[in-house]
Amino acid sequence: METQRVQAIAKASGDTIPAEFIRPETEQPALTTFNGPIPEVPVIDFSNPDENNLVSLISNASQEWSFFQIINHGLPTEATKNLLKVGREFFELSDEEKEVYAKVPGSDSLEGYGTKLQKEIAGKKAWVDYLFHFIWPPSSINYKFWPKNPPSYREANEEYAKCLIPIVDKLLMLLSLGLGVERHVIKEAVGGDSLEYLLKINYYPPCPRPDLALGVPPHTDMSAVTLLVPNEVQGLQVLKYDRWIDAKYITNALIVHIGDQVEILSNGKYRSVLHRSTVNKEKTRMSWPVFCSPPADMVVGPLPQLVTEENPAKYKFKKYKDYEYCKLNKIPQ
Ligand SMILES: O=C(O)CCC(=O)C(=O)O
Ligand SMILES: [Fe+2]
Repeated sequence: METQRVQAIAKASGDTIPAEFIRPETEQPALTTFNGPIPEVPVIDFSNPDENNLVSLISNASQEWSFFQIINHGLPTEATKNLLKVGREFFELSDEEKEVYAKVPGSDSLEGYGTKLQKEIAGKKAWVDYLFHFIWPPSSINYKFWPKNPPSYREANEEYAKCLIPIVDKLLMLLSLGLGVERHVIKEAVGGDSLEYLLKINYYPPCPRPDLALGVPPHTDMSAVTLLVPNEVQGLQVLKYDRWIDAKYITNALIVHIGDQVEILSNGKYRSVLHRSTVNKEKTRMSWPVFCSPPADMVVGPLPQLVTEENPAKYKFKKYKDYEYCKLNKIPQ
């Protein structure tokens, strides 16, 4: 039998949700979201012409938060608007039309339309459907997973990928300088121009009990870095000072997550960010993270420049595909 999508479950729900969507109390948003005065997630002006200053802002935010928003990043508003529009239109298609792109059961690839990613504790389910496919470089793209409808889907996604490249390059450059290594070092260590951009579209239908359910449960991204745009419905939270705090929605900002591969390369100086997403009672929330990750066979480990006798390597060297396999199957790294 076909897996039931959350979109269909949401349509059929009255004011309750099936038991498998009710999180344990330690995870329920109503009990665990912090709502008091707390420092705001850093917002960084990416057009700052003072490079040294920008390096220290990015480096501090990466060390203290592992998470920040960038503004004035140069991504054309039109490109983002179109990406969001075609993604939303895809999820508004009939179930049959969407199922054409379903993830191949049992395949190693993340690509395709689906409902479940990581194995979850106690069989709990996440209130989200998603679509995954590569958008860059061209050699990584499998158009089989790119919706043909709406017809402008392909053009909008290609344009967005192209606009994102200089921003990712600049970010990796600033992160390198923040570690005191040369500007090209992190990019090369994650594959250079073979760095892969995997787009995920998260679709969180309205949920009758947003106090009890979660969208994506707590996790760190296994990417090097993730750049995300949400729709206007707030829901992304990060763990800071042991509390879950909301990332405020800022129009036209790009949200940056430090992922596991940068944590490994930096030998722990930058940590990957623990985050989760909540859902909304009336509104559909959507988000478009792009996971920038090394190619499958690339071996990633702490940068030799950062490993000394006083600061020995804290992480193993591992092929990215092996890292991914362990992470998805909850096998200790
Ligand atoms: O929807 C969000 O804002 C976050 C989603 C996320 O963390 C993920 O898909 O990895
Ligand atoms: Fe994530």
